[in-house]
Amino acid sequence: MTTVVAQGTFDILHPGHVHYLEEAAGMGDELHVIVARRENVTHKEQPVLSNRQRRDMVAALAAVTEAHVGHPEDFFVPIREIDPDVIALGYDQHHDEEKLAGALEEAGLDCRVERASGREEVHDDELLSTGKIIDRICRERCD
Ligand SMILES: Cc1cc2nc3c(=O)[nH]c(=O)nc-3n(C[C@H](O)[C@H](O)[C@H](O)COP(=O)(O)O)c2cc1C
Ligand SMILES: Nc1ncnc2c1ncn2[C@@H]1O[C@H](COP(=O)(O)OP(=O)(O)OP(=O)(O)O)[C@@H](O)[C@H]1O
Repeated sequence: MTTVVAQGTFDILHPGHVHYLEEAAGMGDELHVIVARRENVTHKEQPVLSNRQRRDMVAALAAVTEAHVGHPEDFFVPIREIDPDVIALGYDQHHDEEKLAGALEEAGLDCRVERASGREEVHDDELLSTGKIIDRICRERCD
């Protein structure tokens, strides 16, 4: 049984998220997703939707075995609980693969790190980013 972990913010789901989670699920038998806590999203605008709502929407996707709200401080707490064989990083995530692999090894966790691919725009007018969806809402629905 190969357990995979994916993680991210997942604020307003779109086909790019589905692509990432389906690819991550294909790396093993079970996919657990750690949803970042709002206060830990510091590299961009904080999510509009609550921790719980984002977790519940991710959990509803067919590729996902279980979704978890992340730990407030120590990112290795959920990792130790889930005990994955693979951590799948998203195509544009800022985490360094080698640094993460080194930190896992130091923590005594036997887990490899993979990088998922990005989804190209397949259909006309696809918005494959939560930020772009919010920008369009602001442009078209707000004064
Ligand atoms: C292995 C790993 C474990 C993580 N665990 C948590 C966690 O427990 N709690 C949390 O708030 N964020 C956690 N994160 C951070 C976020 O999921 C994510 O890296 C970031 O904040 C948002 O990424 P995004 O912009 O791609 O959505 C973890 C990240 C990694 C790589
Ligand atoms: N177009 C895409 N193709 C593949 N993976 C994606 C795509 N968009 C997001 N992801 C992945 O989904 C996970 C969660 O991403 P995140 O919640 O940051 O979405 P986002 O739409 O990129 O957000 P924002 O637009 O606010 O930066 C990350 O691992 C990210 O790499």
